[in-house]
Amino acid sequence: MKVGIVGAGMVGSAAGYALALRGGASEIVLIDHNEKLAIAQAEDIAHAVPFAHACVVGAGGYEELEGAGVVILAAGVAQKPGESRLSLLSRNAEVFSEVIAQVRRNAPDAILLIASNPVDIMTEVALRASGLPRERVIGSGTILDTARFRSLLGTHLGIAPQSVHAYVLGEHGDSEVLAWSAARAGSEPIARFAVQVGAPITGEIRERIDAGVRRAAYRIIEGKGATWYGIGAGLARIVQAIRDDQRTVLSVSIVTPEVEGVQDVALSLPRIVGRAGILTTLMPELAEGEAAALRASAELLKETGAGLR
Ligand SMILES: NC(=O)C1=CN([C@@H]2O[C@H](COP(=O)(O)OP(=O)(O)OC[C@H]3O[C@@H](n4cnc5c(N)ncnc54)[C@H](O)[C@@H]3O)[C@@H](O)[C@H]2O)C=CC1
Ligand SMILES: CC(=O)C(=O)O
Repeated sequence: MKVGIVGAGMVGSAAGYALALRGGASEIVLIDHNEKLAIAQAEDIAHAVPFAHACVVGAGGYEELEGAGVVILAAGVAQKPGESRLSLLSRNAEVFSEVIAQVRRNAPDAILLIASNPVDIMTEVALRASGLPRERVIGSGTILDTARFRSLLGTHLGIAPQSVHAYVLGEHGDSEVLAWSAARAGSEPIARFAVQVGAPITGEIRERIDAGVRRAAYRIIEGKGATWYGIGAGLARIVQAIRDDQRTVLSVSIVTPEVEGVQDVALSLPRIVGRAGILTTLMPELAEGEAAALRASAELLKETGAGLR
């Protein structure tokens, strides 16, 4: 499958690199208004292909998107140290007003995969600008936060993160909700598993893991200016679920008819991802406090998005 990537900065190039290493695309096209950057990133990624899977990597104009099955949108500005994701909204909405029209003209059948922040509201912006059905405009949402949650839980429990089944819901941002009550390790509820391996989840551990997930972007941006490896791998994972019709359950964002009483809001829930995009949305059973936090997250996103309507 041909995959287009608009925005060849840190996130777009990391997604291209991860796709090349995973064998997630037969062709990758990078587009950026900085053409020299797109060409250089494509050339660099192409040099990894002989160590990975067959894939043609190139750069070009929007016309090169013809035939793409998925187009990743990673164009726009990123957070500076201390800045929140929501503060990027007006600048990136302006970028999308230009980019989406070009993508739709040249790749009318492509699923749009949104990475630019604030990713939930950018997903709503992309849905409105594209006129596509909601299941074909997918935000990476909390795929990255969920990976961070599984990784920290796995480290605490001394097991592989692949054996931890836990989701972060709601906004990809400060109001996100770690669904502790639905978390499992193996097939055991997480608290029971933790006791059995001698690593109980105390209030202090919970707070440390919550901050480790919720504040990860701020910490990494403080240290190296941006985040890219985690999200690059997450975007490649979503593309593969679509390309191979895997029907994988991933926490991603689409405009959702109703969440905790809030209508038509883009946020993350566990969703089944396959060739047609989002096939089904799952509503996990949540503890009372988690459901209230999810409602607050949905309300925040709804209000913030309303400023653009
Ligand atoms: N969804 C997630 O989990 C994550 C999202 N992000 C977001 O991804 C976005 C990109 O971040 P980075 O790659 O670090 O930024 P970057 O600054 O390295 O790359 C952005 C690229 O977009 C290009 N661009 C800007 N306007 C454009 C336009 N109109 N048309 C074509 N290209 C255009 C720029 O030339 C630049 O190369 C940011 O909004 C960032 O906040 C970053 C990390 C994780
Ligand atoms: C920057 C960002 O959204 C993240 O790393 O979570």
